[in-house]
Amino acid sequence: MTQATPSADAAQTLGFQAEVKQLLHLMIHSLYSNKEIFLRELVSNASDACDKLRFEAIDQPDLLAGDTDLHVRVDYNKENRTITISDNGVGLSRDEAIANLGTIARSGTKEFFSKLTGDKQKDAQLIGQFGVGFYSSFIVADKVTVRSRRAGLPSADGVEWISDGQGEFTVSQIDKADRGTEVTLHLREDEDDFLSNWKLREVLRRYSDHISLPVQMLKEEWDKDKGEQVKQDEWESVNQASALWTRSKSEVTDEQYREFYKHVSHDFDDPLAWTHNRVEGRNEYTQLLFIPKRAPFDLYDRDARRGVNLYVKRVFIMDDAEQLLPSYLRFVRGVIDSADLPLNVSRELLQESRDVKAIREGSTKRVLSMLEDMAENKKEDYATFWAEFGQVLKEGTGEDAANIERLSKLLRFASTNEESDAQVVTLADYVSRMKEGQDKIYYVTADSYMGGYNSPQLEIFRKKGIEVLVLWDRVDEWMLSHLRKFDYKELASVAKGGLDLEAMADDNEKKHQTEVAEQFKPLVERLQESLKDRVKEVRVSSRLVDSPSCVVVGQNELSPHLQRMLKAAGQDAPNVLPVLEINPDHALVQKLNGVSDDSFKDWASILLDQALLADGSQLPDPTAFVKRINQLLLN
Ligand SMILES: Nc1ncnc2c1ncn2[C@@H]1O[C@H](COP(=O)(O)OP(=O)(O)OP(=O)(O)O)[C@@H](O)[C@H]1O
Repeated sequence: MTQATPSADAAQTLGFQAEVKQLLHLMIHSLYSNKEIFLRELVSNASDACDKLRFEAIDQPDLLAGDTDLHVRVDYNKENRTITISDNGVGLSRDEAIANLGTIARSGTKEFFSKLTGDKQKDAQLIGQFGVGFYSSFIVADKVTVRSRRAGLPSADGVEWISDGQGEFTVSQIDKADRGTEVTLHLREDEDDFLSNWKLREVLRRYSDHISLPVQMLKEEWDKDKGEQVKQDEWESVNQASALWTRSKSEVTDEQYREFYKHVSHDFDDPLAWTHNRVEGRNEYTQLLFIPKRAPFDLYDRDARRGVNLYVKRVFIMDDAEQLLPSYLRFVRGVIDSADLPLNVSRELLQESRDVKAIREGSTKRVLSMLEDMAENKKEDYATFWAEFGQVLKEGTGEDAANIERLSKLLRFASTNEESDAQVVTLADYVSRMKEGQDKIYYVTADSYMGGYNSPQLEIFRKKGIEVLVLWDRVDEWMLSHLRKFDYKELASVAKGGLDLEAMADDNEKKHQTEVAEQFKPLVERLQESLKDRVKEVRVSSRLVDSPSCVVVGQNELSPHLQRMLKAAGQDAPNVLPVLEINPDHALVQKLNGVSDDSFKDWASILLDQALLADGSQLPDPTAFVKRINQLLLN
C-alpha cells in the first residue's frame, strides 16, 4: 500500500495493493460478459457478514443490540443511477475497511498473478478460480461507496470508503446510525438495465436463492395515476431464506446446488459433483459436499484455505474447518452442519472431539462413494477429476489406511499397454491383463513418463508382452511405500531386486540363463573388482534385451529415483550403491570379454555410466565419461 495523504477533513487517501490494481483491471476487461455476478458477490459478502455477527454474538450477545432480525437488502435509485446492497451484519471498522477493501489477503497471490497470460478467456477462468469478491463491483460501477459500522462500536465510529477503482481509495469517519454495511454502486454509463425491480429480482433469484437469510427488496405496486410501478414502504423477501442444506433433496434444483457451491467455494465455475445427506443416529449432521471442476492455484500451498464450512444447528461457526475431512480430500468444498457439537466449539476443540472424528469418517466415506459413482457412471467427469486432483488423492494411500482398498480402486495409471502418458489404467484393468504365471503388478518409477517408458529395465517385459505401470509423479514413491498389494498381488518395481520371471520362462530360456551365468562368471568378477567402489555387485541380467547394462537396487532399498528426489528436496538420502546388471547377449559386453587390462577399466566405467544415465541419474564425473567415450571412438 502506498503512503497515506491525510486531507483537511481527516479523510485519508490510500493506494490499492499492486495486485488489487491488476485484479481490477483484468476483471473489468475479462468478466464483462458475466457482469451481473457483482450482485451475487456482494449479497454473498453481506450474508457472510451476518453469519459472522451471529457467531460472535454467541459469546457477546450485546453485539446484536436488540436487532436480531438479520437480513440483506437490495435497493436501486433511478435518478442517482445507483444500486445499494446493505446488511445488518458484523460491519467493518476503519482499520478493517482499509485492510479488507484495499488488499488481497491470500497466500500465493503474487504467484497467482504471475500465471496470468493476457489471453482474456483464459484469464477470466483463472480470475474466477481466484475469486473476485467485492472488487467485482467495478465491473458495472465507476464509483463505489461503502458505509459501514462495526457491531459494538458507537454510531460516531462509522467509516466511509470511496473509490473509483483506478488505484486509490479514500476513507473517512462518519456517523452511522445502524450497524452493518451499505455498498452503493454508482453505475457506469450503459448499465441502466440494472435499475429495474424486475431485473434485480431476476438476478437475485438466480444467484441468491440458496442464501439462508432473507434477501429483501422494496415491494412495488402499480400506480394508476403515474402509470408506473411505485416503491412501497414495505420490504419483502426475494429468496426462500432457508439454509439450502436443510431442505430435502427433492426441493432443491441442480441450479440451486450450483449457485450454493459458488457461494461457499468462491469458485466461478460449476462443481463437478456433489453429495447431500442427512446422517441420523448416534451422531447427527447434514453434509453437502462438492467436488470442484478445477484445482485451485494454491492446492499445494500449506497456508491455503482448505476444508469445509462448519455450522452447528444452522449457525455458522467457521469456514475452512480442515478437521472435518482428511488432508488428501482438501479440495472438497461445502457445508457440514452438526446437531451435536457445542456452539462455542473452537478449532482446538475440533481436533480432540469424538463427534468430529465420526463426522470426518462419515464424510470421507461419502466423498469416496461420490468418486466411485463418478468413476463408474461418468467416466469423462472422472478423467477431469483425476487430471486435477489425482495427485492429491494418491496422498490418501498413506494418510488413510482404513480406506486404502477403496482408494486403490480409484487410482489411475499410465501404462505400457496404452503407449501414452494418459493416466487411465486401473489396477483392476492391469490384473485382468496379467499373463499366465504372472503373480505381480509391475511398475517403473522415473522422473518423466518417457524416462520410465524407455527404461532398459522394461526391455524383458516388452519382449514377453507383460504390462508395466509407468509412474513419474512426485507423490508416487510415497504412495508405493504404502500401497503394497492390490487384489492379493504384490506391486513390484522393475528396478528392484532380482526379477523373478522364472515362472514365465520356458525350459530353453532357463537353460540358456544358467549356461550364460557360468560362462560370464570371470567377466563379472573382473567388473566387480574394477568397479568395487561404485557398485554393490555385478551380475548377469535376465531383464535386458537391447541395452548392454542397467542399474538396479535391492528389494528394500530406496530406488534411485527416490534418492534423487530426496536429495533435490535437501534431505539426507542414504548413499545406496547400485547393482550393475550386464546383458550377456549384447555385442558390447561380448567384446568386453576379450579386452586387455589397460582399457578394461575404461570400458567398465562406461558400462556403468551409461546405465546410470539411462536411469536418469547424474554422473559423478561427466567430463571423465566424455573423455573415455572419445578415447574409444578414436581407437
Ligand atoms: N458486507 C460486508 N460486511 C462486512 N465485511 C465485508 C463485507 N463485504 C466485504 N467485507 C470484508 O471484505 C473482505 C474482502 O471481501 P472480498 O469479497 O473481496 O473477499 P472474500 O469474500 O474474503 O473472498 P472472495 O474474494 O473469494 O470472495 C471480506 O473477507 C470481509 O472481511
